[in-house]
Amino acid sequence: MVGTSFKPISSTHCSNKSKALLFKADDRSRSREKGEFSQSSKSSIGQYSSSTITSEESNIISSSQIGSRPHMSKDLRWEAIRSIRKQHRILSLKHFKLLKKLGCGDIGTVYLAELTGTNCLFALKVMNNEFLLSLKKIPRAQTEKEIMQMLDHPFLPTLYAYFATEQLSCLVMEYCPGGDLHVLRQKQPGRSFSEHAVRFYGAEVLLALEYLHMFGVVYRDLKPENILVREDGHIMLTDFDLSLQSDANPVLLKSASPVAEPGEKMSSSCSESSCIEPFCLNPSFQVPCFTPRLLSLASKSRRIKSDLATQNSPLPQLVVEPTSARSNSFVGTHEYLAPEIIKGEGHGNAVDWWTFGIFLFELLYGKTPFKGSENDETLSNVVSHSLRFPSSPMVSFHARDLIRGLLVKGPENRLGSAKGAAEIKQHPFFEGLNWALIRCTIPPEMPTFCETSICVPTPALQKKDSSKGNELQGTEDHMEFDMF
Ligand SMILES: Nc1ncnc2c1ncn2[C@@H]1O[C@H](COP(=O)(O)OP(=O)(O)OP(=O)(O)O)[C@@H](O)[C@H]1O
Repeated sequence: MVGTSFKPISSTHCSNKSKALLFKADDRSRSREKGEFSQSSKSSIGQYSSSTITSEESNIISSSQIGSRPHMSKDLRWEAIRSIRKQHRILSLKHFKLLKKLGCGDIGTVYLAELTGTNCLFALKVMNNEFLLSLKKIPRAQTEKEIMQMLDHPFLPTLYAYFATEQLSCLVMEYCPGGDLHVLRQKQPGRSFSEHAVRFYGAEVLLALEYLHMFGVVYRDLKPENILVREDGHIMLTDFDLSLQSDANPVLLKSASPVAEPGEKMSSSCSESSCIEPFCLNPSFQVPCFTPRLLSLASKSRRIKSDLATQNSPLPQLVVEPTSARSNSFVGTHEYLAPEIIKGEGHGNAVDWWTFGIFLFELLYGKTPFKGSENDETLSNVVSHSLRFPSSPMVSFHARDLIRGLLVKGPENRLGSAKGAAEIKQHPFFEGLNWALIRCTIPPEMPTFCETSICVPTPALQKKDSSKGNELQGTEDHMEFDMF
């Protein structure tokens, strides 16, 4: 490994130019330009604190939060982190050995890192506070951290820890070794996926988006580059710094009992009999798999559930997703931007259904539908060009019909905008798909390149000799990394 020392990550290490070079060099990702210009006095990334991230607020995700991640509760990485914390009181950068630079984003650099002496691998996102502050990117970093702290879903990353010093802020995340869907698409014959594969990846992404929406999060940056492939071939949706956190309330569409009226605001649920999502009120399908931390909603939900259990009436129909969330910010990636974002009309969660349409189109055809020769042309095409499907490859009617429904220019008429993901799940393209068990189905492809071993912490979690190899050197106040 080439060992070029550099000081804590600075703007020069993350400039667009160096980023582009970096991506070109390792061919891991494509650099698509992003827009992020606030068009209103309101923040582009929703609610956040503008305060600097300091060591005071730093710490690892608390054990109570750990306990609320049922799907990862057997994960040895938690134990490894807990053990280091027990020994050293706090977890910090010096406990990690940086093995490889995975990439550099707008707000930080991500490394493959081993928790020293544990064989446990993590993706470590390191952000320079001064750089964030000078480019007004602290809100983005804050949003990403806040959203990641809430997540407990098989298709979303686990945040194991967060810590910060005066100079650096670090997210310790689940590492995903299989590359991203953009790179994987390039390897397909004709550079496009089969419909079978698109159905699989599309369904997993849809579940991840639905889950985010239930937390009031509008993702806003869907593209193949942000979908990583896990060791087992299932997906992980990453990158939440452009997301919008909203406080929109769930809405009751259809009453289950004479008491509740249509349009009445109440706690969340959905009407799908096979729904495995949080707050699902169907007593026979309640799967305690995901437990979002919206406790007041959860307890209300439990109350309603028991009320329902005593009735033998049809289930209520609720929309738990923030269909009323609004933002006026110009965020996203040009080819993926929804018309309402480009026109600055204000947008809500329907932008995720637009991007979902572009995403399915790109996976199936190997290109996006409105791309122009310049970014401006792309934007103008999105707003004014009608959707056209290439004649090859051959794509089924159902797939095209779904994309057509998603790529409706007016968000109010777009598939998903009224009832959220449930509407999209019911489309014939997904017919016969077992949503509840998709995480157990065999993925269309297993990653060929797999660097990880299963995380097995050594019994004593001993610290290795840091004088060898490409270890992270120094104390936290003066950190140097090896550049690859
Ligand atoms: N958990 C992870 N496992 C493996 N690779 C990851 C992980 N998280 C990020 N990466 C990789 O690290 C690189 C940088 O990621 P990062 O999220 O910082 O930037 P980005 O995707 O370019 O987005 P943005 O600029 O909006 O932050 C990307 O190439 C990404 O694929």
